[in-house]
Amino acid sequence: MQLIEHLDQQTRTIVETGYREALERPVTLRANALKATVDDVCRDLDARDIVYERVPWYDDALVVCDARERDLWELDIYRKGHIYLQSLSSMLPPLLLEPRAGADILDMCAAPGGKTAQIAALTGNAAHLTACEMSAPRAEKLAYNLDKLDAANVNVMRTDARRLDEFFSFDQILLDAPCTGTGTYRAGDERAEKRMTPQLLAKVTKSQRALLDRALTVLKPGGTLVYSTCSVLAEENDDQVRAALKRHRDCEVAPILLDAPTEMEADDQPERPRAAKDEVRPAILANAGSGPLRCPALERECALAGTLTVAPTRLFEGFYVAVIRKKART
Ligand SMILES: C[S@@+](CC[C@H](N)C(=O)[O-])C[C@H]1O[C@@H](n2cnc3c(N)ncnc32)[C@H](O)[C@@H]1O
Repeated sequence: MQLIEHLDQQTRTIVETGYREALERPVTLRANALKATVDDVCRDLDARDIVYERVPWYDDALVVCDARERDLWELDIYRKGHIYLQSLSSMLPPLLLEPRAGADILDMCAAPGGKTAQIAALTGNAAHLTACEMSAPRAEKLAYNLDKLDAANVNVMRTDARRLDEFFSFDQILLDAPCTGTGTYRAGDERAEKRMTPQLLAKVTKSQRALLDRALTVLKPGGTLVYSTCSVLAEENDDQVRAALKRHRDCEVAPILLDAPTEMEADDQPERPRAAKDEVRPAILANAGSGPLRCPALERECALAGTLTVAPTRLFEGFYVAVIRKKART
């Protein structure tokens, strides 16, 4: 695929291997805690002899081993919104946002709404959510999904988030940006390959830059932004974040840790007060860095420290997540 031709050989091999493995990617789902517990969902799948695996880093996530998407569409638990089909990678940004009850939260590019609904579920509908979507038909789909999944307390705005009034301000923001989608490619998909051109890359990077600027403007001091894409290209990921941090000197990367710190790590900087050390560890996903359902980080020398590029594999789409914090005013 043209857009990955400039990657270094090692990265390209990993990505191309992932594209082939993606042909065997199992369906994954999130139990919608607003309507059912994961145990309810497991009981239902058990009763239908549908085999699944639990995901050690997220209780509500299941990997379905022997059913296709269209098999699940037929189930009552799907029709009633007890489950939402969602890739494992795309469950990471809401988890890393660590949404808080009572917070004002903006989801800037929200349709079809999987992550908005996940944020609502993580807070038990107790956050004040604003979900923006520029495209009218996609905003309709977003509203439909939020209703189906019982996500309440969400103000859907059909608007271009690059033009959000600076009068708004939010404690937490998810910017799941429009992107080339190089992380979601599956080997042999000619239609996708035709779409993923340098022209598309130029268009989305321009939009990502403007969206990031607006996000960091409407983020409150002390607030957190999660920036994500389903691309593995640095131009859409680390390069964007690096450049945004240069334009917004009051913002910094809050490092993502996939494992809870070991005792040794926790004690490795005795001179730093405990609270300050915790402050740069906002996003711990215990068990995500090890075990059979380990989140496969794509390690690259040029990576911006503390950000996460997920390599495409059989289980995971290629994905990128960075957590950015705006420093509190002193
Ligand atoms: C990657 S998708 C978002 C997926 C969504 N977060 C989810 O989990 O279901 C990006 C979405 O952003 C929308 N979009 C693109 N540019 C936008 C803009 N400037 N303002 C608002 N929405 C935008 C697209 O129409 C698309 O629906």
